[in-house]
Amino acid sequence: MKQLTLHKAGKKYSKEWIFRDLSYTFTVGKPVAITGPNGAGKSTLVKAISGVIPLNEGKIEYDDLPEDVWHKYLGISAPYLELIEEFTLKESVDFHQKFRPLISGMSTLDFLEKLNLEKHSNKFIRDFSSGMKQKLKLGFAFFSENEVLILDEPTANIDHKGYEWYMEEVQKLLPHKIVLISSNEPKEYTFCQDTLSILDFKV
Ligand SMILES: Nc1ncnc2c1ncn2[C@@H]1O[C@H](COP(=O)(O)OP(=O)(O)OP(=O)(O)O)[C@@H](O)[C@H]1O
Repeated sequence: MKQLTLHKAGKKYSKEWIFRDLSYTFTVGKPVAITGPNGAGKSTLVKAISGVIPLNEGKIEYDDLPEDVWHKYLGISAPYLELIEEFTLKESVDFHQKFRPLISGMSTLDFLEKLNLEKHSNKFIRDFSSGMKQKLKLGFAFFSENEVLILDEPTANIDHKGYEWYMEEVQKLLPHKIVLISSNEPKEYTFCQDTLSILDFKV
């Protein structure tokens, strides 16, 4: 997939437009930071781009792919995506692979080692710290087959070592994917030369 395009996109809740008349093209190799203060509409925009919520105006195009296959191209890490608390880590990774394969040649053990979580493979997700959960969400997005990476608040809850891991891994993927980072924390998108500020698309 080469391009993801918004044409005059608009989303409102009751009478309030969260964004309107938003036209933008995201391309492979040009990561974009979606910025704006708390409540501006960053998550609303990435949910619309992910096909999770509908637009009120305009349209979104993933090359010329039909909407019902978009999800196959997406890797998403976001605060509102829940992990299954009743699974152990290993069960979680096995379950994930039933609908989304890990990148070619990566085994479950390789995945756990890549996240430095192999010691915790039999621990229940409900007993994970918030930083461990965040790392697992990022890992699923980074190391699964996908072409569009949407990262909403990617380094929330993770420590300095986790941040360095994030920066190293995400930058390896930039040349190959369409990458969107929704954030109000500049250090998590230092590699983005382009910024889409939601406040520019208020009515
Ligand atoms: N389901 C909903 N129904 C009504 N209003 C909503 C809904 N979801 C979000 N909103 C409103 O849309 C606006 C944008 O919220 P959103 O979560 O997209 O902001 P954000 O920029 O991601 O904020 P933050 O930086 O705090 O995560 C807020 O005013 C929020 O209350």
